[in-house]
Amino acid sequence: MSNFKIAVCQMLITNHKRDNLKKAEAFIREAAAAGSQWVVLPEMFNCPYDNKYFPEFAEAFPGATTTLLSDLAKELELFIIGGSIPEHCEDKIYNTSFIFDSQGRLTGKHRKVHLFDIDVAGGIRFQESEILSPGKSVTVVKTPQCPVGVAICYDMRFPELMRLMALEGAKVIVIPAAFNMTTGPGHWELLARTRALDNQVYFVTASPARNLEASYHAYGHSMIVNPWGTVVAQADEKEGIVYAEVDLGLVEKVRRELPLLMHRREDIYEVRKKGWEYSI
Ligand SMILES: O=C(O)CCC(=O)C(=O)O
Repeated sequence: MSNFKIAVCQMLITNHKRDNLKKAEAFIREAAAAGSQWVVLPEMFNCPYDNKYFPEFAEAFPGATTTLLSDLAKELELFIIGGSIPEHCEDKIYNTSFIFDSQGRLTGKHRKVHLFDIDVAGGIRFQESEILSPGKSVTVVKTPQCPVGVAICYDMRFPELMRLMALEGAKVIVIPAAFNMTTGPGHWELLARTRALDNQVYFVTASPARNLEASYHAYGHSMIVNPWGTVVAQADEKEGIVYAEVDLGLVEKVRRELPLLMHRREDIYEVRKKGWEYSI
């Protein structure tokens, strides 16, 4: 199959986990009813994006959030890239995306590799590493349609990680994310289009909707960019679902006509994976 429909759920996230899960369920059901085969949720979709909430909202696997996603994936026969949640494992908390196939099986997991520690004068200071631990995986998951690379938000700023996913076969890269009002306006679309072009993939970003009552104001603008670098669908800052048709024939066409991946000069430079852990 070379065409399939992807839905990106730009949810408004509140301080109440139960409400966030109900919202995710409603959006997933709506996306399924609209004929989507893949559904993507935003970064930290069950929890406000704020260090002070991560320990309280964190869950070990399996937990209420991942069980809900698994059950919905099975019932609706969908592939779900479950945004991310604070994951509790041993004595650590990770920012983790759990990925379920259409039989409800956990088929992949990505723990955010690059923690978001920035301090922009007059803008935003955020230090994920005060609470979260980093993952170590390059995550590429098989699906019936094509391999998909999954990474989280700040990870998309690192072209080496994105390139490794393309080299491992990803034709689509999905990024649950939550950019903000300091970096979002200038960097979000530019980065998504650049990564799509670099790697000749569909590049899919899923943000929460902007909640002005929250401490962190997400940029929104979830988008789907095709391998030619064209934005094929984009939200504004409000809640809603963005849909696009993914045409894998276009990935092949662009890679054939403009063979960037083949033209790499590995005799001069190399991007390679070093220490890493299995993603599930
Ligand atoms: O890179 C950015 O500007 C935003 C990153 C971010 O918000 C995150 O990693 O959660």
